[in-house]
Amino acid sequence: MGDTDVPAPPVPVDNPKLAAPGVAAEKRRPILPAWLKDRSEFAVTARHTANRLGYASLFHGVRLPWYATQLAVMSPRGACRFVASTNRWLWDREAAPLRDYAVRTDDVEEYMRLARLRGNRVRLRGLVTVVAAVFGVGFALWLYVMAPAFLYVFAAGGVLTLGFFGQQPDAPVIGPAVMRTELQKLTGTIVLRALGAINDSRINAALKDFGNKSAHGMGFTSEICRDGPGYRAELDLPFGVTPDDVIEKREALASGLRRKLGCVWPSGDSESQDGHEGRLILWVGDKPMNATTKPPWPLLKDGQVDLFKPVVFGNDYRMGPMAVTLMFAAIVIGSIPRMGKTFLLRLFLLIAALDPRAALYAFDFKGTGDLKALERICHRYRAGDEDEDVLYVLHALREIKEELRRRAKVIRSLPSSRCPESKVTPALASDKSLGLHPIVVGLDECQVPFEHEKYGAELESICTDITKRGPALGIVGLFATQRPDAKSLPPGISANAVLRFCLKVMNHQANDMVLGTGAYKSGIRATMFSRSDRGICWMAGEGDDPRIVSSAFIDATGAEQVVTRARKMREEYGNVTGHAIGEGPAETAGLDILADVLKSVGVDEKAVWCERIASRLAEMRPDVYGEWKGENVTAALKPWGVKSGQVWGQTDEGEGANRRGIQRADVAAAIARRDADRLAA
Ligand SMILES: Nc1ncnc2c1ncn2[C@@H]1O[C@H](COP(=O)(O)OP(=O)(O)OP(=O)(O)O)[C@@H](O)[C@H]1O
Repeated sequence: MGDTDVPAPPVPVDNPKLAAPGVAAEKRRPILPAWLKDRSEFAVTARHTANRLGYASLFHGVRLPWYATQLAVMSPRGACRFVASTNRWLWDREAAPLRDYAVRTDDVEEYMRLARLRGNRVRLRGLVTVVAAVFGVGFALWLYVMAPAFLYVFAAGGVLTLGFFGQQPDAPVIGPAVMRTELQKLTGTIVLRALGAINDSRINAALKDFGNKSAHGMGFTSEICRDGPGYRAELDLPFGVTPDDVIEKREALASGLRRKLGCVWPSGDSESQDGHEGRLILWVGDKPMNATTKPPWPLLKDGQVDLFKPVVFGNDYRMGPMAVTLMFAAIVIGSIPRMGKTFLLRLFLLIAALDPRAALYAFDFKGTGDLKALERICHRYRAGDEDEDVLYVLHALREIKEELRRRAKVIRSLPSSRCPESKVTPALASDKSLGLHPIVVGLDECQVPFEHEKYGAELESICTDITKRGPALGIVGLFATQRPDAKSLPPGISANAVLRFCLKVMNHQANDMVLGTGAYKSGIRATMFSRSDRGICWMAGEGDDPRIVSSAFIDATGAEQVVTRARKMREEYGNVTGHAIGEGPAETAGLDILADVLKSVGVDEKAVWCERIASRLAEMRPDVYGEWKGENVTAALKPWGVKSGQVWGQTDEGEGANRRGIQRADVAAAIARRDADRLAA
C-alpha cells in the first residue's frame, strides 16, 4: 500500500457551536372551527342539521300510533316494575345485604347503626309515599270533577310512562331514525400498520426501531387531527423515502388502513414552510371522494368572474375549494368516455361566460347539444360533426388566426408602460378600443376536426397556433378528447398546453399524453380512478404540484341558470355578438385572397380573365370559393387597389375575346405593398 492509500483521518462534521436556524415556521390552530367562519360552510352545516332533524321528526311522526300501542301493551309490566322498585325503595331493601353481613359477622354495633338508619329511612320514605299517594289520588279526583278530559290525558301519559319503563332494555320501542356505521378512528398505530403494509424495505426497517427517530428519520410530526370530512396525519418518512414511494402503493396502503381506495390520499407537503421532500401528509376520508357530498359551486347563483384571477371550479378531497386561472393558458382535457369531460369543458366555458368581456367560441363535435345552454352568449357556436359543421368551425378558427395576427400587432405597438410583459393585461382586456378582450375557444371531441381528411391539417395548425401564441394574446384554447393519442391531440397542442385535466384513462400512454411526459412515472396517475369517479381528475399546471380535483357538477338546468345571468351581464356590458345575434363567420375570414389569386395565375401569364381566376380558385378551395364568379374576384381585389380591365384572351373553344381580367403584376404589387405596411406597423 503506498502513502497515498492511507485513509484520511475522519473530519468532525457536527460543530456543537453551529447556530440553529431558529423556528422555521409556526402553525396557529384556528380559534373558531371553519364552519363558523365561512358563510357557505355555515350554511351547509346548518342545512345538514335541519335536514337531519326534519327527517327524524317525519320518521318518528308516522310511527307515533304504533309507539303508543306498543307502550300501552308494555304498561302492565312497567306498573309491576314500578310497584316492585317502589317497594324496594320504601323498605330500604338496597341496604339489606349490609345488614345481613353484620348479622353473619356478629357485628352488633354495625347492625344497630344500620337498623337505626333503616328505621329513619323507612319512616321518611313511607311519609313521602303516603303524601304522594294522597296528593295523586286527590289530584285525580279533582280532575275527575273539574276537567275530566284532562284526567284521560294524564292517564294516557301515565300508561305511556309505565310502558316506557316496561320496555325490554335490548329492544326499545323508539329506535334511531338513522342507522349509523361507526368508522374506526385513525390512530398512529393504524397509520404505521398501513405503511408497513406497502412493503418498502426502508420503511419496514424504520418501523422495527420506530422510537429511534434520529437513526432513520421516521416519525410523526404532529398529532393526527380531523381535517374536513376525514383525518390528517403528518409524518416524516425514513431518509431517502419520498411521498411518491407511498403514493405508488396507494392500494396496499388503503388495504393496510382497511379503507376504500377513494378514501386514502397520500401526498407530499408543498404548502408548509417547514415541509421537505420526505414529509408525507396522509389524508384519510370518512367516505370515498366520489361519495362525499360536494359543497355547491359558489358561482351557480351569484357572482361575476375576472378570467385573470383564480376561479373556484371544484373541490379537493377534503372538499376545500379548488381554483383555476383560465387566462394565459391553453387547456387539454382527456378521459375515456362518460367520465365528465364535456361537463368539465362546459364548466370552464360557463366560468368564461361570467366574465362579460370574454368572447366565447363553443364547438361540440359530439353533436348531442351538451353546450347548447351557452348558445345564447356565444360569438361562434356549432354542434355536429358533418362536413358543413367542420367547415363552419374552420371559418371561425380562420377568424381567430387573423385575430392572433392583429393582436400581436396591437401589442407590439403599445408602449412598455402599458404592456410591460408583451402580453394582455386585465387593463388592456378591459379597454374596448384595443379589442384585446379574452377569447375562449372550446372544442369538445377535438379529435373529430383534427382527423377530418380535407380540413384537418389546417384546423390542427390553427389550434396549435392558439395553444402556442394564444395565451399571451388573451386567447384561451380548450381541447377535450375521449381518445388522447397523437392523432386526436397533436403534439403541438399536447406538448404546449399549460393546464391539463385528466379524468379516468386506461393506460399510461393516454395519461402522459394529457398530463405531460413522465407524469405516470412520478405517480400522477389518472388510471387509478374508478368508473364511478365521474368528474374527478388530476389537474396539472395550476400551482407547483398536480392535484386531484372533484369538479363541480353543473347539469344542463344549472348551466341554463348561469347563462341567463351571464347574458344579462353581457347585455349591460355591450358584448352580445356573433352567433348570439344570429351572425356567423365570414367565409373568407382569415384567408389571404391576394396570395390565393397570385397562386392561381401562372408565372408566364401576364393577365387573366376574372372568370378564369374564379374557376381556378374554386378548384383550389372549394369550401370557400366554390360559388365564386368573375365579379366576386373583382370585388375581393378592389379593396387592395387591384382594378380589373379589358383583357384580350382566348375562350376554351379557341376563339379570341375581350373580357374583364386582371394583370398579374398588379396583384404582385398589391402583395408587396401590404407586406411592407405590415412590417412598418
Ligand atoms: N363533476 C361531476 N360530478 C359528478 N358527476 C359528473 C360530473 N361531471 C359529469 N358527471 C356525470 O358523468 C356523466 C358523463 O359526463 P360527460 O357527458 O361529460 O362525459 P364525457 O366524458 O364527455 O363522455 P363522452 O366521451 O361520451 O362525451 C354525466 O352524465 C354526469 O352525470
